[in-house]
Amino acid sequence: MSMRVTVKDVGYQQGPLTILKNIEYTFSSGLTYVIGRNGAGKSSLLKLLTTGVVPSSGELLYTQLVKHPQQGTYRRLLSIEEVRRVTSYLPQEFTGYPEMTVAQFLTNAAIHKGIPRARVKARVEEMIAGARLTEQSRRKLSKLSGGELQKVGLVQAMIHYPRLCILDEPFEGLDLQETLYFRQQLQKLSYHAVVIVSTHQIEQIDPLGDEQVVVIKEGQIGESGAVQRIGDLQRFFMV
Ligand SMILES: Nc1ncnc2c1ncn2[C@@H]1O[C@H](COP(=O)(O)OP(=O)(O)OP(=O)(O)O)[C@@H](O)[C@H]1O
Repeated sequence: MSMRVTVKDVGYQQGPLTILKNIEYTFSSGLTYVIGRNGAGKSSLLKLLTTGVVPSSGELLYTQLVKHPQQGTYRRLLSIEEVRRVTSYLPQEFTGYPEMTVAQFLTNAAIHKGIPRARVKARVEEMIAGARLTEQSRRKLSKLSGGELQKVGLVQAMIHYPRLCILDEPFEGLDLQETLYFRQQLQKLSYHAVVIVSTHQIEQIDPLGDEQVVVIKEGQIGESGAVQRIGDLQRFFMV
């Protein structure tokens, strides 16, 4: 069930302020980085993609590839409810439930996100170990360091194999080894999912990777394409 998000001439205003305009792009299976300077509009675009906020103009269409024995293969338009069921989101300021422990929070997330009960414990343990959170698993979220909390946020966004995974600055606060681990996990997830990651840490994007890049500049898409084709990303941050 390959998913696709088509953004059609989307604009987003807050009062008199134009935050995004003429956004036209199709997000397909795979990992797409949304990059741009501070204030360019990355977070706003991600929030629109989560369906959490609605565009001021234009539309976002979410479709899924369906194989039908009689009608053949076609793209079916998903309802908002269907989209939300298969979407996960890591906001820029992730807090979770501060009074829950890491294990409680992730167990709760796994259950709510539809992992079959019998598989919840194993999946939570696997993710905690992979993220190197075993020592912190009985600690409350309110007692974690920024980087530890960020890892919990990342794990909750990936735990149920979402079809659409939207992450706002997910590598913030992580060390190099942790970044590499989560980047690899996101790459694996992206074989079967649309994974969209905003970042200003462009040095963490593999210049030889297969990922796509969308450059946001002053609320518009400046350039987009495969990382290898776009080449030096640093130039988008020069004056
Ligand atoms: N609710 C809002 N009301 C007014 N202005 C807003 C609102 N949300 C965002 N903005 C403004 O819109 C612009 C884009 O913000 P956004 O957070 O999308 O950018 P960003 O690229 O994610 O930036 P950063 O990397 O600093 O988080 C900024 O100038 C911001 O101040």
